[in-house]
Amino acid sequence: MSVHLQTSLFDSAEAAPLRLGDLAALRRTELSHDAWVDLLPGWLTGSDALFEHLATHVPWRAERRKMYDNVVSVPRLLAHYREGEPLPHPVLGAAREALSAHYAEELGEPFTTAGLCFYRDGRDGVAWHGDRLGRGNTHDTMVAILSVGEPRALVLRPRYGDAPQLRLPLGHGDLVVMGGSCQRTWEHAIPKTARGAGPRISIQFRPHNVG
Ligand SMILES: O=C(O)CCC(=O)C(=O)O
Ligand SMILES: [Fe+2]
Repeated sequence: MSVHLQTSLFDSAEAAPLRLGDLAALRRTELSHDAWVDLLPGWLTGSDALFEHLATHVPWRAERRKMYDNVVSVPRLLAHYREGEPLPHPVLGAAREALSAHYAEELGEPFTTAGLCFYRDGRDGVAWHGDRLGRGNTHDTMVAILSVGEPRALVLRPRYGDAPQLRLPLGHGDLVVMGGSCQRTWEHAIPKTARGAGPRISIQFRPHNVG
């Protein structure tokens, strides 16, 4: 598959090299129920080149799921890399290592798996959910998401109480980390949008048995 960004690396004579910034610049927003999000816009410099690489080289799967009596297409493309499986670009290995080192004390374990989602346009998205398939259902944990390509809004809302929603436009190398009780006390979504949206790929790093 070949998808081109509006600001493609081919527009500039010299593409910016891929470079990860310093995680010391992360800023935390505390949410209700001991949930939080850490944000670092532009963590990965030169991220458009990574978008192009992943769009082209990842073996994307189009999934279908049973919904009541129908089988419907999941509105995004997916790929998953288990613990120990080589990632589709070396900078993703470096990103995972940097995250594991930065959060070692607070998380108490490394990030091990990587899930990738490809939102081709505004018709793709993900509905409200928490990552509660594994320990996220019962324990505090973290999910770190690197976004490349055009920005899409990640929205968060509380499951309990009336704390205001959060809306984070993420793309072009931005990093967000959801932590504390976020997966069981808050929900997140990438809403579909009728306004034109360019392609975005998210890379989600999770610890062992968090899904
Ligand atoms: O694409 C994103 O940033 C969010 C993806 C997500 O929530 C998930 O795959 O669980
Ligand atoms: Fe999620």
